[in-house]
Amino acid sequence: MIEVENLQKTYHSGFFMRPKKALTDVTFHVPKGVIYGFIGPNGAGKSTTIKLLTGLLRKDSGKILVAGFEPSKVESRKHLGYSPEQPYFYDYLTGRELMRFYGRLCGLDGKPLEDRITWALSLLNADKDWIDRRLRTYSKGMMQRVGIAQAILSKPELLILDEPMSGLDPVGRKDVREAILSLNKEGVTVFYSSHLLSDVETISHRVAMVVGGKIVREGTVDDITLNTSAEYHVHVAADIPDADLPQDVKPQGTTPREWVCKNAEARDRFIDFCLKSGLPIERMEHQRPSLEDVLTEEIARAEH
Ligand SMILES: Nc1ncnc2c1ncn2[C@@H]1O[C@H](COP(=O)(O)OP(=O)(O)OP(=O)(O)O)[C@@H](O)[C@H]1O
Repeated sequence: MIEVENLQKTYHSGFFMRPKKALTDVTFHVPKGVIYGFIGPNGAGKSTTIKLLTGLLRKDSGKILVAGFEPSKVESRKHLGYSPEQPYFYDYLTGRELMRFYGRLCGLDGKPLEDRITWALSLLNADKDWIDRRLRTYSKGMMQRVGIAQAILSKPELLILDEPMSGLDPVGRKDVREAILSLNKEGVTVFYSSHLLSDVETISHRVAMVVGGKIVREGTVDDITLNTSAEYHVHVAADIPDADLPQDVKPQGTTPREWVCKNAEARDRFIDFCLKSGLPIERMEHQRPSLEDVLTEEIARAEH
């Protein structure tokens, strides 16, 4: 559904400003029918990539195909729904009037238009009293829901959402997660960026991690987290003086009897040490890293 290869983009903002390389090498493919999470720290290049996909910016080099077409071609946007990070709408309209405006742009009218609006609003849990209030009175979360609801009005095959969960409370985030899952069940491919990694971990079929304008990890959440060094937590029913500890083993916070082994070698050394010292091992947990752990590791790597 989306093919991006060796994408590069530099911003040339002002006469005296140095050019800013926002994307140095971005390659990823989004298969049809998946939920694809795009994650990375602030300034990594997520919004730039999304603006390039939607044709709002022009690439310097590389390949982009959206539904088989370059983003400069109108065909690439025929089956696309898009909600930007900070949607800007005419704020003297009410939410419902805004939906009617966008619905008409998609060629809907009369009862089919009203039915479609009802469907989109209820999917985003936005069929509330406030939908008939002017947008200028909306909270960030209300605006976010309306932004996503307008993006799905045309029943697109591909939905691109820039930070759809930002500004939402836990209930709002759950509503958006459920809306994404429900649309995906109906066959919609969803590409979205997010800082909320626990949400990304829960709903994404695949994830790309961008750091410093480059894709550093890509794959399923399992691919990404299982290929990263895991920690082992060993619980020992005795106190151990710090000085005796083997390499790469440290206590877990202030818990005196839980020991964190950084990798499998450290775990084996520690178990060997406990057995030789007659220290009773109660249990051991294998802690798989989260996406947040992996991203933190990648950011640290990029900074060195
Ligand atoms: N219009 C612009 N002119 C100059 N530099 C820009 C412009 N837009 C973005 N940049 C720079 O390009 C880089 C990538 O920005 P981008 O907005 O794509 O990051 P992001 O990953 O979406 O960040 P965030 O998570 O904070 O939204 C940043 O260094 C940013 O400062």
